[in-house]
Amino acid sequence: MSRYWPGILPDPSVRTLDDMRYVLASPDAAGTMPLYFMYRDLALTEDDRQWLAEQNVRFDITVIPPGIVGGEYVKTKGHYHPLTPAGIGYPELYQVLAGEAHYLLQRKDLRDVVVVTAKAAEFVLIPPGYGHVTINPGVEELVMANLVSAGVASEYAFYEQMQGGAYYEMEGGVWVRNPRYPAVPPLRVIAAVEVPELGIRHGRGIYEMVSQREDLAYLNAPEKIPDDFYKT
Ligand SMILES: O=P(O)(O)OC[C@H]1O[C@](O)(CO)[C@@H](O)[C@@H]1O
Repeated sequence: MSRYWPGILPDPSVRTLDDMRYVLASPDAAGTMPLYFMYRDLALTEDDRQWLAEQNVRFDITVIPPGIVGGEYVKTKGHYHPLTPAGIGYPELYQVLAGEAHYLLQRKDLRDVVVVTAKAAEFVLIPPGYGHVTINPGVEELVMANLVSAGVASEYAFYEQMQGGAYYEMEGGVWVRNPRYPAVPPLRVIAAVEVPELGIRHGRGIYEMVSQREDLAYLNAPEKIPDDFYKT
């Protein structure tokens, strides 16, 4: 991890197989095996920490080792974000630091389900109103960082009730529709897109946005986000 984070690392929060039982394609997979690791609320300096607190923004790094669980690639549990006072879902900004990622995004009303593929140095903005699951479809460790409103409490209930997201990515890259969902649109698969208006350009470092004190207001005020950046 020191390759990706030169600062102090707290103990990670760990998701085990048991934590994931209600979101897996094969719910009988069970056990205490750790699946992924979340290093939350990181800052390189005390000044950065204070600035992040003033912006009401949190910086995390998540490590998802490669693997298959019950025929499915290892993935995060999946959650939605609550609404801001203006009634818009909180967004989130991810950057892949190493490995490759598939971000399975689904609108709360299920009118859109999209997979955004991203490789190292690419950014993925989780749009307001979309839940997200991150899948490691590769053979290498996936390391990713995120910036998100510090006020966001992740909402897991829908994913748990539905036994995961609208689709499962099975070994070999096969997408299988989750039969517990009502009719959902066909899966769109798109490559990670930049959002230059927000300073989101592939190749630059996500933590620069903190150290250079960039405008992250859109993470708490998503009405500032252009609303067509994922349109096909
Ligand atoms: O809470 P889940 O669904 O396990 O997802 C974990 C991810 O969500 C975050 O909490 C941020 O939304 C990250 O720390 C981590 O990448």
